[in-house]
Amino acid sequence: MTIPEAQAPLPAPHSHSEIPAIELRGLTKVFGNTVAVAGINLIIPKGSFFGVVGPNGAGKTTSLNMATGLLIPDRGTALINGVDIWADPAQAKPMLGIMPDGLRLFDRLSGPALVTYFGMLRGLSKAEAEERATSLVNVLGLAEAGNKLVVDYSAGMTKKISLACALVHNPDILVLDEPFEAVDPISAATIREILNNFVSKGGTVILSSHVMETVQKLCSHVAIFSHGRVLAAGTTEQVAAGQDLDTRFAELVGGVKSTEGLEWLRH
Ligand SMILES: Nc1ncnc2c1ncn2[C@@H]1O[C@H](COP(=O)(O)OP(=O)(O)OP(=O)(O)O)[C@@H](O)[C@H]1O
Repeated sequence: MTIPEAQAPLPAPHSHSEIPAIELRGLTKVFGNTVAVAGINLIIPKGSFFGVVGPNGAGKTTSLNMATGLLIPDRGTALINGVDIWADPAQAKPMLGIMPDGLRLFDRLSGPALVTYFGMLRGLSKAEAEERATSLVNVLGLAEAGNKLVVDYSAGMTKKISLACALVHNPDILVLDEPFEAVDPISAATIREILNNFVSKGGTVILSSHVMETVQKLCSHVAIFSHGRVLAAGTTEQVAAGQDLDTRFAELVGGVKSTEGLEWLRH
């Protein structure tokens, strides 16, 4: 399997010369015969609320995992505030708060104990980590779960406790893989508010989502992935090009598949 050449650089979605929160250069990953990520270039400006969208299997999770130091790229670099995460993980990783897809948590702990543990791993004192864990658990509506072990949490509760773990050390940049998946509408509104506040105070949020409406409402910037490539990236307004993001997405990646062949599926 030959590794594809890097895509031509996309125009930077920001006009000033500030170091981006995240910059991906020629990032590539091949699994067997599958080119999961085909040499992407992407700039995530500081202070942006950046949505990553694309069909199933487009390479979003693989790209985010390589960008955050979870999966070794075959080629290319990922810079976090200008620091190469694979060359200098000790400097780059503390700047990130990550909520990866299918994160394996130490799930034999209660929610508050897990968040406290993450805080201490990132250098907080026990007292400070506990205090922050308590406020995160309260705000995210997990206080009622008390000392229930995370292994016994529902899917939505697990998402929320992972988000608390990502936030506890007050990172510069949050990278969240489908943060709203399985989350109830009230909790989703709380998460939106937390993320909007985070961005309004100068933080950067990158999230992947399948819900175009959410991305269009929340995100200042967006990148559309398909078949391991970035088809479009820029401000949400630029990418949507005067249409609904949903319509633009279908235009770029292809429309709804015909259901021909499923005529037998009826009562
Ligand atoms: N560990 C792996 N081993 C083999 N193939 C993999 C592995 N991880 C991902 N892939 C493949 O790489 C491609 C990109 O997968 P990825 O999970 O990055 O897509 P995605 O855009 O996040 O999809 P989804 O929206 O369904 O979560 C897919 O074809 C997937 O089957």
